[in-house]
Amino acid sequence: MESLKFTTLLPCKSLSGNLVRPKLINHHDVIGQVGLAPLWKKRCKTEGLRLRASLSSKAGPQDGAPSAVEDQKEKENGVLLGAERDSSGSVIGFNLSPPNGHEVVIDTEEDVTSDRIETAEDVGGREKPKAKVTRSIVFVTAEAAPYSKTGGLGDVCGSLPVVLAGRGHRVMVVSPRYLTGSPADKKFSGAIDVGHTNVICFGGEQEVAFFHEYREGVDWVFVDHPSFHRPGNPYGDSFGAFGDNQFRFTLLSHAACEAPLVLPLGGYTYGQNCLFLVNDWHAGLVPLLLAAKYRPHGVYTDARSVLIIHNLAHQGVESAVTYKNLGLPAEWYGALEWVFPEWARAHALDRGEAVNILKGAVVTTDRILTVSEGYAWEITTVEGGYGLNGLLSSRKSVLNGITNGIDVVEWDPSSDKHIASHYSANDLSGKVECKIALQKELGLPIRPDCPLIGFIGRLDYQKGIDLIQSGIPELMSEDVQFVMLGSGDVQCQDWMRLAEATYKDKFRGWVGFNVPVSHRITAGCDILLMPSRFEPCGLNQLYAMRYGTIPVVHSTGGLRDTVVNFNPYAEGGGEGTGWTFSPLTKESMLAALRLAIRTYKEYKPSWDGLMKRGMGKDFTWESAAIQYEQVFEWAFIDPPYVG
Ligand SMILES: Nc1ncnc2c1ncn2[C@@H]1O[C@H](COP(=O)(O)OP(=O)(O)O[C@H]2O[C@H](CO)[C@@H](O)[C@H](O)[C@H]2O)[C@@H](O)[C@H]1O
Repeated sequence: MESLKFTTLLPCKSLSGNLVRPKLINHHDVIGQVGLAPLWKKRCKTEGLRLRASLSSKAGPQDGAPSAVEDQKEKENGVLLGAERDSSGSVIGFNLSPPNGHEVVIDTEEDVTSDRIETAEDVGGREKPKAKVTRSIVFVTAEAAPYSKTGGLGDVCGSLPVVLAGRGHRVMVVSPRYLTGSPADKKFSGAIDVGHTNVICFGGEQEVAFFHEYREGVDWVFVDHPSFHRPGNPYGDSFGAFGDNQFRFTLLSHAACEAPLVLPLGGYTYGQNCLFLVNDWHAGLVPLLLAAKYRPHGVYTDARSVLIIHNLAHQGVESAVTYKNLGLPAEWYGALEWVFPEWARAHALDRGEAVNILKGAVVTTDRILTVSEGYAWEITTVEGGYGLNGLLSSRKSVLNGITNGIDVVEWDPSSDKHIASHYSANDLSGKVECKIALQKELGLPIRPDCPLIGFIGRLDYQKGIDLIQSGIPELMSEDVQFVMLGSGDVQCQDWMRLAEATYKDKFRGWVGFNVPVSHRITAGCDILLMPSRFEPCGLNQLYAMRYGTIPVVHSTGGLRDTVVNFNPYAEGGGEGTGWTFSPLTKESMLAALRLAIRTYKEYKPSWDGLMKRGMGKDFTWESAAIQYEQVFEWAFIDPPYVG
């Protein structure tokens, strides 16, 4: 394959993303070939789209050594400082809290693939609203439900593509083909091998294969490589985050850039004039590759990218020496350059130099979206910006927030196959049956009148688990029951087991990741507690409202945007859909919970009003999709980022 040789002017970016100086580069060997499309097409023609049973065993580097700063922890001003690794294994430099501990293996015993109902038929004769302008859209994501999911990213990338396809767009979702050796692998059984290609990174050619399934109007494309085949969740296992996550997600980004050029899905490639939706840091190399690898060669000159930030706390930060592995020209180092503050460095000689993939994406993407308006503002502040606030502020003109929708087919109390009894806003009688069934399942005393409070989510710092822990002794002195479903921090899991033993008749902790149980808790509880420290959008409060379960949430990010605080004195018998509390303290959380408990017990008409208002809200993706389309149009009005 011919290696391209050229000389061009490329810019260099400062930490803030501003242009520093143009550099003369000569990178004939740096990025290798661009656009494997012609060769691929030739291959498809001559060989047909053959199914391949085996893959090249060119695996990437094995678990890399942790950066020198990782182990450094020092006490300063009473705060535990030190570089932390996020759940995907990258260093988070600006988080002053202690590390979260280990990841746990996802435990999805029950099949979630079959949960999916084909909606195309559901809408049957009804006319579906279509987009005014339709595009070729390529989602790039580490998770897409039901194939892979550890949280809200999987939900969004499993449902928004279907809605956009329904509106007339051509939609491809590119994510890894995770095989864990568990029954969950059968989720990928509908995807067939449609060929393979080589991408250049980590010191050579890496062979990846593409698997494809066309479902619900969407081309689901799975990138296959041995590094995606191992037990655990997409980011780690019970021993912690995988050490080669930078390699695995570099592969994903490179492969995703090739997919629209090389895969003749349904007979035609998506081509160059497409729109990449880049989800979180795992896909963050995509806008960099467009700008640094493809556009200088006249490829993807009309494509655009939109970076969607689901969680700014995870940025894909690794030691600076890893830059050479990313498959980018040396001259683009400045776009990813990241320097830790002195306090976060390991020793006097440590210069704190790192590469930050999300930062590079923020610099080079055409537009930036977050998953709520509140969070779009928060990430431009020192408190919520995780060190990127300055850069994000400088890109405010292309930064928007759109509140997530939910999959209203999967999450529908009138048809949910996981719950004991169906119900709706018009007939709520099934809800108490769900509660009784949940109490039975959990071995709690069966008490339909006792307020049942639930929590569902990752057991980590973001979700405010520490607040629950400190509030539980007081809460357990009330006449309530409490159930927690979660996985993550090992100490939290142990604490849940201990709390269950201590409050036998009142508390249940379900350790693990279990989608059907999450549905049953959402339906069976009266109150859903979300004391999140920050919450870009949050989906559980939306699911809760749809199921007549009243959210009690910290007033932050998307929680503040979506939950309206209850006002019993408003005309017409009250208004609001839940309780929002602030500041984030045990006292204000307990005060909000006590208000909710009292309202549940003593003011049934108010409670019914809260339930019905929540259930009547429109959380469908349709309205969000229209806003997304507006952002797509803005992305195409401006010229693409070329550096
Ligand atoms: N143990 C368990 N068993 C079964 N299901 C479990 C579970 N733990 C969590 N889940 C499920 O995972 C999803 C969590 O979604 P969230 O949006 O609340 O948070 P997350 O932080 O993962 O997402 C990030 O991305 C999303 C999407 O943009 C943002 O809404 C959010 O604020 C941001 O932090 C929900 O579907 C929930 O039911």
